[in-house]
Amino acid sequence: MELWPGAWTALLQLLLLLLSTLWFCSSSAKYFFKMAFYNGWILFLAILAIPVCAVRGRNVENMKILRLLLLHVKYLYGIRVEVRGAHHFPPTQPYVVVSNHQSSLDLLGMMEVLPDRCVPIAKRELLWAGSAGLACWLAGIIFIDRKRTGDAISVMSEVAQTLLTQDVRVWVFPEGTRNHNGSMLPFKRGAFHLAVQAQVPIIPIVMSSYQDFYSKKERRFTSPGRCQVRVLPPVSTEGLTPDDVPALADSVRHSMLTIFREISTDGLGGGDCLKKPGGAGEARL
Ligand SMILES: CCCCCCCCCCCCCC(=O)SCCNC(=O)CCNC(=O)[C@H](O)C(C)(C)COP(=O)(O)OP(=O)(O)OC[C@H]1O[C@@H](n2cnc3c(N)ncnc32)[C@H](O)[C@@H]1OP(=O)(O)O
Ligand SMILES: CCCCCCCC/C=C\CCCCCCCC(=O)OC[C@@H](O)COP(=O)(O)O
Repeated sequence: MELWPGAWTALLQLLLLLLSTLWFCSSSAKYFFKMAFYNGWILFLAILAIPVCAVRGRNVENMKILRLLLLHVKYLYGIRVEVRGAHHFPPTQPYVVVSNHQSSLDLLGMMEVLPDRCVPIAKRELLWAGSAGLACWLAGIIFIDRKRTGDAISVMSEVAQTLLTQDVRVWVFPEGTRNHNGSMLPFKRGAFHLAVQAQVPIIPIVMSSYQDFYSKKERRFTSPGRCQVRVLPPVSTEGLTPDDVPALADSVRHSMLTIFREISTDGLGGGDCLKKPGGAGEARL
């Protein structure tokens, strides 16, 4: 079909106008675009990471490379991540980190505080996420099959041995799945069994609610955003036995929920220290 000169340019301009109108009018369009870019960018970063990580093979030291590659992502989204309590990380020994899990955006807060030789425990499905899966495997991320409780538990028991023999730390999301509802799901007990078996401390980490700038349910993702990542004091498991696990899990969840409500600015739980300019939340301790 013959078009008059300049028709293609006009069509292109019209398309751009339509797209930009959609962009400005629809916050859902922004949400989808931002999330698609987030996943796409991670897949791209993983492509960069793979050859560098492959030199060492599957090795927890590769986690440093993933961390370095991901640290800038918060700037792309205008998210300010404030870390408090990082001095609570024991300097040398192994431990189990437990943290709340709201969204895949947790990766940003996680990378901000991730200690050396610390690997997350992830669902097996992540292995099949293309380049990201391979990068995770090369970085020593531990995969569990959530559909096979017995297998997941035996992987956790092996991890307990690895913690001690290879001086590594693990990061577990004890809710076991992402939780978008602005609170915390009941905790699964794997992380606590693991810490008790290895007799290592638990380091609870709380990331404040994203509701101010991000909501999957409302398809909303605005800038700027703020998130506080609070590292709580270590909880000792010395002398505890498997019988103590339920009480241990409950008490850790209780203290995390209290802090979550305190530091979240979404109106659900206070967060006054973050709201006041120059308040305690401004400081990076
Ligand atoms: C640049 C590229 C970058 C790419 C990105 C990089 C970063 C990627 C970051 C990725 C981040 C990804 C993040 C993610 O992917 S999050 C999703 C995956 N993570 C998890 O699910 C971790 C949390 N889950 C658990 O801890 C569960 O308990 C497990 C999975 C272990 C079992 O769950 P399941 O639902 O099947 O069973 P259950 O919990 O009802 O337990 C059944 C019973 O067994 C008991 N029990 C449990 N454990 C042990 C044990 N060790 N020894 C002895 N007993 C144990 C337990 O107390 C219970 O008994 P009782 O208490 O009822 O009597
Ligand atoms: C050739 C195959 C291409 C596959 C493309 C897959 C697209 C995925 C793109 C990028 C991967 C980003 C990795 C981000 C990791 C975020 C970790 C995360 O949040 O996992 C969720 C898990 O905690 C709980 O899962 P559920 O809430 O139970 O569900």
